[in-house]
Amino acid sequence: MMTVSIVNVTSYTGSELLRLLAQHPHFEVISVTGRSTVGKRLDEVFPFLRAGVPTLEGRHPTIDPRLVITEEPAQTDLSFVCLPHAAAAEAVVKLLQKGTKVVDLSADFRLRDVATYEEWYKHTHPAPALLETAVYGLCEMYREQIPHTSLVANPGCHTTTAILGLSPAFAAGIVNPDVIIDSKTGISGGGRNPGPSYHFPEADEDVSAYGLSGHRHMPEIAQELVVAAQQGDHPLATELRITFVPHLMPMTRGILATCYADLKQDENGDLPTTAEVRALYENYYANEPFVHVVDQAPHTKWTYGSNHCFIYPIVDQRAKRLIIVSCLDNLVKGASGQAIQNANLLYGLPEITGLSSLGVHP
Ligand SMILES: NC(=O)C1=CN([C@@H]2O[C@H](COP(=O)(O)OP(=O)(O)OC[C@H]3O[C@@H](n4cnc5c(N)ncnc54)[C@H](OP(=O)(O)O)[C@@H]3O)[C@@H](O)[C@H]2O)C=CC1
Ligand SMILES: CC(=O)N[C@@H](CCC(=O)OP(=O)(O)O)C(=O)O
Repeated sequence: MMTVSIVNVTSYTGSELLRLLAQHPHFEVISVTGRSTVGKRLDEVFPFLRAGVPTLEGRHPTIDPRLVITEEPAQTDLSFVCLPHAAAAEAVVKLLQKGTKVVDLSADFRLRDVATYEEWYKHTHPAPALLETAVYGLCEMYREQIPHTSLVANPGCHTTTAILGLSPAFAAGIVNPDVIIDSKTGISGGGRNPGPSYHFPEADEDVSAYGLSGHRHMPEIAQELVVAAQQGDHPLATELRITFVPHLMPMTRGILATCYADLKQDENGDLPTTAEVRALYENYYANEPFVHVVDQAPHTKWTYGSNHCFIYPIVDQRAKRLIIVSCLDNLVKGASGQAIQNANLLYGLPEITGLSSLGVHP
């Protein structure tokens, strides 16, 4: 058993970690922190925990619903940090000083270039020296490096969806470095603190685009597509252009990104067929437990509550474009499930440990 703390358990990603870790055989949650909820028991703040956390005979329970929320985390082997950016970095520094391994769910250590971080996040980075040691926690790309770090920068939700969808095409060098990503998100992506646009009467039966003047996930997507192209031995010859537009949808969970990229023609002016591109994608993800290349446009509902991502590539021969539809649950593969996948790698456990749920249907 490894001991675990969840810093800012009262966030959506924190409560999702509780739900998922209740099924985990090796991580025991012994410490949870909050801000306005300090002194309360977990099951007071999250009444769904009043059901208790039943376990099979002989199996140690990994969460005690009566655990009291504290201001600071206790000493543990591992910590999941679920704070907003900037506050997260400060907590991470203290945890690393105590020898705790950290999976940080915020954006603080995802961008490798401090100037890019400060441009997009509009504040001075609280711990720039750690950017060198942090490993970007997209397991499908960095599973060799993750076990050797103490700080995993868990990727963003829109970002994971888009990178998983586009990286096989960039690695194979079949598209030009000019992409449009139309990404739709459920409202839990905005977190637990209500704002006017997330309020039920305004968000229900409504769809809206946001971040049109530039969203902070764009540089994160760009950073990793450049790496995917390099890993596939097709480094980009020109600067990558990305138009990324997120949309708020009247659903609780889910991200669906439709990505459009110009296909390169071969020396005869021909484009790859859909069958060829699908074979390339299937090969790229052949050994991935959580990424599935499918033969029809996927639905976010397929992923609800699970750590799975579904990807559908199709060639638009008329427009000479590759269209890729990619979807996942923002709170699972887009956040807490991916965080557990990373933690499994940190401790040499099979990546799927504790993450075997299928999506909820219907
Ligand atoms: N939601 C999502 O789908 C995803 C979120 N993330 C990232 O994960 C992290 C957590 O996000 P999420 O779960 O949405 O968080 P939430 O917005 O749900 O967190 C809300 C909680 O955070 C507490 N809080 C807010 N600011 C602070 C602060 N400065 N210090 C301490 N506590 C604070 C509030 O406590 P109080 O009650 O005291 O006000 C409240 O309980 C963020 O960095 C986010 O960007 C990443 C991927 C997906
Ligand atoms: C609906 C909504 O507002 N979603 C957030 C993304 C969720 C999130 O917090 O992701 P990161 O940690 O990767 O920034 C947004 O678009 O900014």
